Amino acid sequence: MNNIAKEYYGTRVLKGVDLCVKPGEIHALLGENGAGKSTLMNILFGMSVIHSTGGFEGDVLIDNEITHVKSPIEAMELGIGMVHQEFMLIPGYSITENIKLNREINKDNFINKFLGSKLKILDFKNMSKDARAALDTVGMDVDEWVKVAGLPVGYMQFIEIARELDKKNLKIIVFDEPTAVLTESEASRLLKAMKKIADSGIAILFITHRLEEVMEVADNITILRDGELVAKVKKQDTNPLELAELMVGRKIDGILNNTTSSIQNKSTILSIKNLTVHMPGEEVKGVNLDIKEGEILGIGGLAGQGKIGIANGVMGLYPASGEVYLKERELKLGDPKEALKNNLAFVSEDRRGTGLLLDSSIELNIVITAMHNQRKYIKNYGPFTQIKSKEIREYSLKMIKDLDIRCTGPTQITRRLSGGNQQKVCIARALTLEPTILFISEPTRGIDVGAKKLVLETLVKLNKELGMTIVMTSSELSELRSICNRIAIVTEGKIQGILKPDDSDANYGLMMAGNKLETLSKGVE
Ligand SMILES: Nc1ncnc2c1ncn2[C@@H]1O[C@H](COP(=O)(O)OP(=O)(O)OP(=O)(O)O)[C@@H](O)[C@H]1O
Repeated sequence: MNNIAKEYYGTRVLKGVDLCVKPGEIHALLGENGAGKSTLMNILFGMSVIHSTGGFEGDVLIDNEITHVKSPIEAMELGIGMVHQEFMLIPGYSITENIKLNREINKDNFINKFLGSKLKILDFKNMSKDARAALDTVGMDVDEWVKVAGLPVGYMQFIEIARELDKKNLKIIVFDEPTAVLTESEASRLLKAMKKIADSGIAILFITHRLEEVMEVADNITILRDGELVAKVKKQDTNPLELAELMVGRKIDGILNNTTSSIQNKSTILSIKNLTVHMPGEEVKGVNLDIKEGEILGIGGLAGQGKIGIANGVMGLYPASGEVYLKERELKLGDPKEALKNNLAFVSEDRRGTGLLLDSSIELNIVITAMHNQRKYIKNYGPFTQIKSKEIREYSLKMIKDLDIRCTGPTQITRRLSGGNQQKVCIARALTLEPTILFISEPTRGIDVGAKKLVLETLVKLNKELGMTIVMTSSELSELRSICNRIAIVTEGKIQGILKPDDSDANYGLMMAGNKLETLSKGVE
C-alpha cells in the first residue's frame, strides 16, 4: 500500500502511509487506539465505509499491480482473507459445514444426471477431507462434524482461520487481534499456527496490542501513530519497550503494581451460593463465592471454563439459579433491572453487545444510563425536567481525559470512534453509575498499551477513593495480578481455588489446569 491517505468528514485519519508485506512474512501492524489500523485494512478490503465517505488516496498493489479493491467479495477473489474478531460462524452447523460454507463440494448422482446440476448432492467425504486438512494446519484435533454451538469461544477463532485457509487462493490473511479472546495456552497454539501458515507462503498481517506476541512471531513491524507511519522495523532490531514508545510517542513505564491492601477484616458485600448459569460455552456449575466490601476481586481461568458466566449470571443476562445476596438482601436472578436497581454495574466482555448509541454523542453515551436509572444530571421543575448540560460536558471532558478517549470532543458521535475508543466510552458509562459493585470483564481487550495502564489505574483509583468493590474477569493473568487483592480461578464451572496476586506462576498454572492447591495462599480467603 503506497502513500495511502484518507479523510473522514474533513479529518485526516491516514496521512501518506506505506505498508509492504511479502509472501510468507508475518508483518505486525501496531498503533494506539485510533491510530488508523482498521481504516488501512478497510481500504485493503474495499469496505463500503471507505467508498461511502469519499474513498481514499494512494495505491494498493497486489503482486505489483495496482488493484483498487471495490468490495470485500472482490478482496476475497483476490486472495485477501480476514479472521474476524467477531465470529461469523453459524452455530447450528457443524465445523465442516461452517468451513465449507458457500464453497460446498457437490457430486453427481443418478437423478441430477437427468434433471440438471441443481440436484447434485453434497460430497461429504471430500468436504470432510478439506476441513480436516485445514483444522490440522491450525492444530485443532476436534471432530470436524461436531456442531459449532456450545463449543468454547477459543475454538471459534481456530475454525474461522481454518475457513480462510480452505480458500485455496489465499495470498494474504489479516489477523485482527486474534488472541484477544484466547487464553495464554490457546494464544500460543494460535501463534504456532500462524507460523505454519506463513511457512506455506501465505503472508500474514497481524494487528495486536500484545507486544510480546509480536516479538514471538513477527518478521517485520510497521507502526502507525495518529494516522502517520512512524517506523518500520525488523523484529530482531527492536524490543517491546521500544515498540510501545514508538506507538505512543513518549516514554512508557511498566505495568502498574497496586500495593494490594489487606482484605482480612472486611465484611462480605456479595455472597454467591451454588450459582449455576446457562451461558453457552461458559457454563457455571455451582459457584460459591464471597466478595468482600471494597476489594478488587479477580476471576481468571481458561476459556470455556465458566469464568465469564459468573458476572453474566449475577447481572441477569443469562438464565441462572442459586442464591445471590447483596449484604442480607437476596437478589432476584434473571432480571438485569434488578441488578441495576441494586446499584450493580456491568461492563460486558462482549464487544458487540456493548449497546452504545452509535449515532449519539460521546457525552450522551457516558451519562445516559445514570440519567435513566439514577436521575443523575437531571433537574425537575414541577412537571418539567431540565438536563444539566454544563455538568454533563464537564464530567465527559474529565472522563475523556482520564481514560484517554481519542476523539474530536465530547459531541463526536460514537460511530466515528475507533473500536478501542468505543470500549473506553462503555467503561466510562459504567463508572458514571458509581456502582456499589462494578463487574468488569476483559477491561482492556482491544485497548492499546498506553491506555491499558490508564484504564487499570482508573479502576484502582475508584476502588481506593470511592471504596468501590470491583469484580474483574480477565483472561490476562498479568492484568489480574497487577491490581487485584485476590484472584479466584474457575475450572469446569466451579471455583477451583483463590490465589494471591504474588503466588507463583507455577501455582497459577497448576490451579488453572484443575489441581486443588489447598496449602496455597493461606489467609487469602
Ligand atoms: N466510520 C467512521 N467515521 C468517521 N471517523 C472514523 C470512522 N471510523 C474510524 N474513524 C476515525 O478514524 C481514526 C482511525 O480509526 P481506526 O478505527 O482506523 O483506528 P485503529 O487503529 O483501528 O484503532 P483500535 O485499536 O481502537 O481499533 C479514528 O480517529 C476514528 O475516530
